Amino acid sequence: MKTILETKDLTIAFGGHYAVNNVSVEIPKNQFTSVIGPNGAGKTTFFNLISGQLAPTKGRVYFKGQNITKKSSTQRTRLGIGRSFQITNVFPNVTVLENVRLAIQSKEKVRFQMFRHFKHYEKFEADSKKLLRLVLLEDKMNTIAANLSHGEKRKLEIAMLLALDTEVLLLDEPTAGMSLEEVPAILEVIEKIKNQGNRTIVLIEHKMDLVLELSDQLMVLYNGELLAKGSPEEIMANETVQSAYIGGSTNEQDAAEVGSS
Ligand SMILES: Nc1ncnc2c1ncn2[C@@H]1O[C@H](COP(=O)(O)OP(=O)(O)OP(=O)(O)O)[C@@H](O)[C@H]1O
Repeated sequence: MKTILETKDLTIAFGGHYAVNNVSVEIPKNQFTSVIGPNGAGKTTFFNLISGQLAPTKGRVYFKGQNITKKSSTQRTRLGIGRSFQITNVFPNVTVLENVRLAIQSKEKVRFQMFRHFKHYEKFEADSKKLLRLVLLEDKMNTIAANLSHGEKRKLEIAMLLALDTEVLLLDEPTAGMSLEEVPAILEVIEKIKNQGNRTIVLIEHKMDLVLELSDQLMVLYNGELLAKGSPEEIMANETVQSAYIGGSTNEQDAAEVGSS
């Protein structure tokens, strides 16, 4: 299987604390990889190192074989690595449709004059509607973004990320802050994107049971280190992983969540 993203000995220390420590992984192209681990395991820091928000103390990041360790986050987005929070700049006072259209426009780098051309406008609008259908937000396209529920805002965020048309989607806990009723809809959206088969999805999730079925592979971080990597079956059968989550976790919620699906 072709590797699209790779980390080698990726390490970052804050003071004396290693938040990510010697993590070497290969992320296969067009596959669904979940990064799981208890609170404070280093998941978000790992994402920050891949997307360029943080520079590593040691180690490298490769995209399609190219060493991108020194590239800025903007350069990485242009290369094809999109991260959900980079576009949380949802404009609250315009409609859902307008938000997606503006995101498409920013990708196309269309100048104002060109944008005024009706044919362009129509194409952007049609593409925006297609994305809103994919994220199950079509019925809210004329709603002012500020009036969306939290779950709907996360869907809009995903639509805007898709509008950038990046090959890799880094999704940082897309279910965070959602009510229980909102979770299935966002998972359905993510599954639909996965089933299109043309994107590499890397998703951080704290609750292992939410992503087991969706994932082609899982990587487990614990105390900044890569504890295990493998298929959902391999991870479920891995005793070290189970004890890290259940036995070793200081967070009672973690223990309750594992296997609760
Ligand atoms: N900028 C920073 N300065 C100092 N320490 C940091 C910084 N960012 C993260 N850390 C520490 O690094 C460790 C890993 O944090 P990180 O947020 O990556 O974990 P996580 O697995 O994403 O946790 P959660 O599931 O709670 O979001 C934690 O101990 C955290 O306190």
